[in-house]
Amino acid sequence: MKIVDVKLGMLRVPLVTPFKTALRTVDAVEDVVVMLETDTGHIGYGNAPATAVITGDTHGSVIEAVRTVFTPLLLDREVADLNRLTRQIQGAMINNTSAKAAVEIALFDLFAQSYKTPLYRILGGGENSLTTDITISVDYIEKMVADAESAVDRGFEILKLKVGKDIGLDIERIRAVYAAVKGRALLRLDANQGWSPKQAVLAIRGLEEAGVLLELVEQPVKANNLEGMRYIAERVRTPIMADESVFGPQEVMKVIDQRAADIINIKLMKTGGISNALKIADIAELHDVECMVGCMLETSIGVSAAAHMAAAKAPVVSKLDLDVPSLCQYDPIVGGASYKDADIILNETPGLGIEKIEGLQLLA
Ligand SMILES: C[C@H](N)C(=O)N[C@@H](CCC(=O)O)C(=O)O
Ligand SMILES: [Mg+2]
Repeated sequence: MKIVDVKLGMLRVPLVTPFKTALRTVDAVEDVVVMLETDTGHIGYGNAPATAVITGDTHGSVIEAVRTVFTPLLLDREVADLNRLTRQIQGAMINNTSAKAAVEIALFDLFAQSYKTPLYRILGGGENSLTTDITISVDYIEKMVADAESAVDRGFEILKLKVGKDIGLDIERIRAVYAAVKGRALLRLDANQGWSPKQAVLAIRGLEEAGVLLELVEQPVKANNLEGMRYIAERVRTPIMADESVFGPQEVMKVIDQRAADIINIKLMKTGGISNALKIADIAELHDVECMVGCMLETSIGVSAAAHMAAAKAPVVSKLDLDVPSLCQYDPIVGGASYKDADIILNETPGLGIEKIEGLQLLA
């Protein structure tokens, strides 16, 4: 199976409610979609969102990278040469992790299709049924409480509260949501780098002393402040998770070495795709460090690729934050994994199992 064409498209899906974090507010998912076509008539799909505040990637940078760097590298190449291809994709340019991820996801999709096997089975197998949390955007307190209650009514048992805008108000937000859903849902927090190390310790200790049980706190301080992450991790009982602080395997080794976090959030858009995500899970497993598999605000192409990878890497991947299909007004991807509130069922069809994409705007 040889790659004979690389096509690009744009896909936009409106959200049910605006997605608000300490870093940005958006009201739709908008991705560059990569399609790798083969001489056998197969298509491998990948996607890349423009999460410039985290990865530095924009739609323009993704399109340019795919066109000028990855397309020449992929054309006329055998899909069966997967490992050599992924090494070349990773080495062809620095950064640009979302573009690399889109291309790698499409390539792994084709690789699994070439064996007529679902992606998670090609990656080593596992359970085809997974459970995700859902994100509650940072907002005024009554809205967060209402969103949390409606998520619990939909069956979500883990809520990821976005905080990091204002520490005083954040504590009120957390206490209010905790009181509203106590005993019905577990809370994890994501400050998206919005706190200082001292603020984080005071806030988390205060919540611990007040009996507010938190599963974990994700990325409390700036991505590059590993000392700050360690400062917090050493002073609180609640586990601290690194998200923006870790992109590839090198950063994971540094975080583990410096004891800067208890848990690692693996996202394909940070790792540059599946090959590095697998390495990170293996490194973490060797060091007895748990992982979560998360996603950016991206379409279910990438979310599904992450879910397949997560299934194959259980139990070191013990947590999921793959909620975007539940945040969207509809899913334009036909075929593939299915999403129903907290439940994700992986496809048993080859690769990612994508049959078609509705509303895709092909780029010339
Ligand atoms: C969508 C997911 N639940 C999430 O919160 N992901 C990121 C932020 C993604 C974005 O801004 O697109 C995270 O920080 O964990
Ligand atoms: Mg995060």
